[in-house]
Amino acid sequence: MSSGSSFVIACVGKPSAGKSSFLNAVTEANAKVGNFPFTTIEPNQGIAYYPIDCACKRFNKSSQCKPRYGSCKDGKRLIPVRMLDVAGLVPGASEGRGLGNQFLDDLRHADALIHVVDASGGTDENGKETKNYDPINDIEWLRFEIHSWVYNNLLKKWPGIVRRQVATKTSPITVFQENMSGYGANREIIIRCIERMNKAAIELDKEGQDSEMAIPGIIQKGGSSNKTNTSTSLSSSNTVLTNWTKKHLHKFVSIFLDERFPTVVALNKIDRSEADKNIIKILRKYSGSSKTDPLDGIRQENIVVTSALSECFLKKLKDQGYIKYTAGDEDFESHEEDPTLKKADGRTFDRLEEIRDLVLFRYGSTGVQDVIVRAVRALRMIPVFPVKNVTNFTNKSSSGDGSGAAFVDCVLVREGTTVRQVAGMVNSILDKQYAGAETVGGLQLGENDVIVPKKNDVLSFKLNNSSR
Ligand SMILES: Nc1nc2c(ncn2[C@@H]2O[C@H](COP(=O)(O)OP(=O)(O)OP(=O)(O)O)[C@@H](O)[C@H]2O)c(=O)[nH]1
Repeated sequence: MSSGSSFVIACVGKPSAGKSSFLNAVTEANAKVGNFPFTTIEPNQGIAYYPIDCACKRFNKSSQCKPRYGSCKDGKRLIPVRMLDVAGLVPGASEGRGLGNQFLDDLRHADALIHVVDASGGTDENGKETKNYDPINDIEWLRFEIHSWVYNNLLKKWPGIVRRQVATKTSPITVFQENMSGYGANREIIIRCIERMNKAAIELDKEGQDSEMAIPGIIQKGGSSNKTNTSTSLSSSNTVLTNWTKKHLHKFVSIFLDERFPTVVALNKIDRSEADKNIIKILRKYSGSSKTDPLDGIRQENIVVTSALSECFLKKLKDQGYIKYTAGDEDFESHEEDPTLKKADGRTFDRLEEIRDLVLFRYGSTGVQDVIVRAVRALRMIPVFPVKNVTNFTNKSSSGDGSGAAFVDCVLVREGTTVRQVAGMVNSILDKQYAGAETVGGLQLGENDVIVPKKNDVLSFKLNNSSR
């Protein structure tokens, strides 16, 4: 049975923003094969952990909870997630500058992005040391590069796409699926984009068409007059793509990027005093960004302040036995609080106190774990616990004495996933021989029932021809 997650979170950022430090802070350098469900880990990949409230706590089974992958302590379960380090982001990436093409190509493997930004303003757009650089530039510029990459490719192909669609009357879903699959987009993403685009088109229609925004090579149905009231909503007709202008393409690409690459911004280097004013400015700028307007692509809830370097330091001192500390904590214990810990020398002690004052007391944590949490949430993932026995939560089909390992498996699935879809993700035998499912209390589940946390997220499947 698989366990963990199949998605990838990519870490991006200009040189010297703190990307490597961030990855070191969140990933397990010594993660052993077997601790996570991924068969191969490439050199530019790492494993981070997503913390959840495990179902074991709810059912008083914490002492028996034995995750196949990751770990669980007192109901706090850590689920392995795959991280990807994507290098080569410099201005002009979409035009192939630097490692631009490689960078954009690598993005295809990512499901969500973490954009590490130097919030102290101490590095320019190329990562060179400077003073008073405005980090808002970096946030906007990443969106701009990715947007330009997708938009320019689509614009180039557009006349051909439209001609073919008019000739074949292919549905917009198929058209976009064919043309956006190169960016790793699946059918579900395209359907969500089209639903959102239909709403956006109503607004664009109200503005009327602007001949300057017409796409060369397309003869518009409504003629070439400046203002027409032809509908551009994709629900109205199959051939409506002829009426799309550059404005429509930009809007579609913005929506697409919002769905395809949900992004969390890590405002890094908050331990440096210069970061304060920039953080206030950035939070103010994005405070009004709503869930439905994808134009900026950044939502306030997806901006997190971090100090990757502080987390690396705390992690190292913990490993060396100087402090007690768990990622995400608002404080640590040192020799002064617990004499069984090693006593730090003067310099180390001062550095620890500095981290306490500048980062932990001021911001509540180093922020790095919160970034992982928000990235998984941005992907709208929820945990599901498939067990063989919904009475004792073990993987033994017979009731036995219930003393075995409980809640061995946990998968993260997208909100809206049905019981039947979970069966397909668990393993191929179950997918072929699915014969039903039940949850706690023997409650039978329908195959189209949607997974709801704490309601039917602990479930057992029945198989044809054999029992599970
Ligand atoms: N003060 C402070 N410095 C940091 C922080 N995170 C990283 N740095 C420093 O910033 C510099 C660049 O950090 P890296 O992690 O190497 O940055 P990078 O983005 O991986 O850089 P490239 O490898 O060039 O792409 C190093 O000197 C780090 O020690 C932080 O939270 N606070």
